[in-house]
Amino acid sequence: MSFEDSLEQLKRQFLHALPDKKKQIITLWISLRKNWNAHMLSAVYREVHNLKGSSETFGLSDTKHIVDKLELQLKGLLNAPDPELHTIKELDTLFHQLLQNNMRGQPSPPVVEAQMQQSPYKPAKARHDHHIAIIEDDGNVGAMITKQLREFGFSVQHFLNFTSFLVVQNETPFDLILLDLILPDWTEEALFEAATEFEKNNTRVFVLSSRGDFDMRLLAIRANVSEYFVKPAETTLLVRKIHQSLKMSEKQPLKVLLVDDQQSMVDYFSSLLRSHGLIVKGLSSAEQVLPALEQFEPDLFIFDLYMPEVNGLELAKMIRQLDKYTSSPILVLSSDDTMQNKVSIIQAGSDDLISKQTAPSLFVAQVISRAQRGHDIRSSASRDSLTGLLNHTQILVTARRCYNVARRINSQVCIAMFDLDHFKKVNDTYGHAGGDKVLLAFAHLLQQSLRQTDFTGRYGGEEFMLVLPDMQKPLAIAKLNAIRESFSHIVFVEDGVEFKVTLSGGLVFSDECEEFQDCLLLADKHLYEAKRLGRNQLVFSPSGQD
Ligand SMILES: Nc1nc2c(ncn2[C@@H]2O[C@H](COP(=O)(O)OP(=O)(O)OP(=O)(O)O)[C@@H](O)[C@H]2O)c(=O)[nH]1
Repeated sequence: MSFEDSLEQLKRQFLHALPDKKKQIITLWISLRKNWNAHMLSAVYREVHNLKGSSETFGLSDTKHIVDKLELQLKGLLNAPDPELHTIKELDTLFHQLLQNNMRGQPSPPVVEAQMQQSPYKPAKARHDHHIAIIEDDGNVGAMITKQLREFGFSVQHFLNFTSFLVVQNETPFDLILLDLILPDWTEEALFEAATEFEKNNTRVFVLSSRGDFDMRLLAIRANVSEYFVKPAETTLLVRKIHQSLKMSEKQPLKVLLVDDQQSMVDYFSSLLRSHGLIVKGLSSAEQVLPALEQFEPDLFIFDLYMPEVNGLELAKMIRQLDKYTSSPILVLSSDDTMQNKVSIIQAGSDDLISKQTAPSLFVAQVISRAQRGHDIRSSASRDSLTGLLNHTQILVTARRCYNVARRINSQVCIAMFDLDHFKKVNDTYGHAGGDKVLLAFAHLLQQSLRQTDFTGRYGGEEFMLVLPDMQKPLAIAKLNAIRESFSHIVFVEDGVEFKVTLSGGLVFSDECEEFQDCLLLADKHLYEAKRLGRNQLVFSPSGQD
């Protein structure tokens, strides 16, 4: 169902329930008139306030007009012990108008804007689905780069001229092009023009040039190319840039937890955000928030300001007290977005107040930018700064969680400990920076080679932990062995000197150990054995070959 359809459906449901809702509020008002008390007054006020929010959201301008006045009058009474008679009469008139307005009040058309159709989050491609073209007329150079990039798990095709590349590109566009600027069949100017078009159409262009002068670089900047390399391009740097560039277009879907005591509002805002690719957990009771956090880790919280059992600010403070969410962005949703209210909400520790009347596109833009920030903060706290892989704590937590799930549902998870061989010698010979480059290259190789459902972490200096859930033993062994093999073929260059590095690994499968801790010990034991047997190999229990 499209977003407009589901919005229409929500609106129809709301309009269907509206007459009863109004009668319910008026019944409450009549009871209050008979027995004036603060508790009943605040209940009437809350119902009117909620109706105001919904009528704004669904564009019921007539209803909103009356409810605005009602809310203002009732608000003025909240702190007054006894209302004046003329105030009661004015309220009677307004409630009467509200009832009369039942059938007349036709909704104004929903605000659905063109850009609401477009989700900024394209579904992420599987890593090996990224296709890279190299257009390089020097056969040896092209073949060498192709070979190196394939070692990192990229799908690469080499073309000796631009025309043959275009034939393939027109059929199945590449995600990224490495473009030599001196080609036999096209001029530099024409190539830059083509590069501009590719970049416009979301195909990244990296220039490979023998010239690194200002004029040439300026032409490249004006053609909007993503990166510029002077030949010979260093493979590890090239890989890092490719990885960064391709990752930019496969952002993770952002997760939002939204709480509003009115189910119609939860449905409306959830539907709006979901239509833009966000994952939303909508709750109509504040008490459901803490249990929900056990399963759902949001990048952003959105709380309604006025709710019966707890207000949005109290809920925001509660969330901030949870260690994991201390820095998470929190937005408070309200119909009352006066400057004074905004200031007090920000002072109380929330990030901002967002009006229920905000145009959908602006609402979505605000939510996405804050959720993205929340996502970045949470992910940088859980990642190793050099490699970008999960840090020691996070990979351990993840491995334990996957182990527990596998045991519970009777599936299989493979946990592998990888350690680079003779790494001290690499550092001693090529310097710490040279060693860092190797670590980074290995991290890219892992990210490139594994599924998006696998996990990779930097366990210690040159030690890595891999977690492959739901994968049969022979397949896991073959996959990890292929990574070991590919890594051993990567040629590193430091000060003009070429060298290679190998790795050893210990593998364990969840059905081989009764406790998670036993798995770790066994993986370590296998790793030690791989080193003892001469390195550059993987060791696993004989049953691992089943
Ligand atoms: N460049 C770099 N080196 C690191 C980093 N963290 C740890 N190391 C180095 O990794 C090396 C690990 O050396 P050892 O534990 O002796 O092991 P090894 O030389 O790899 O020998 P084997 O594991 O037995 O094959 C040490 O020299 C550490 O300084 C890092 O972040 N960057």
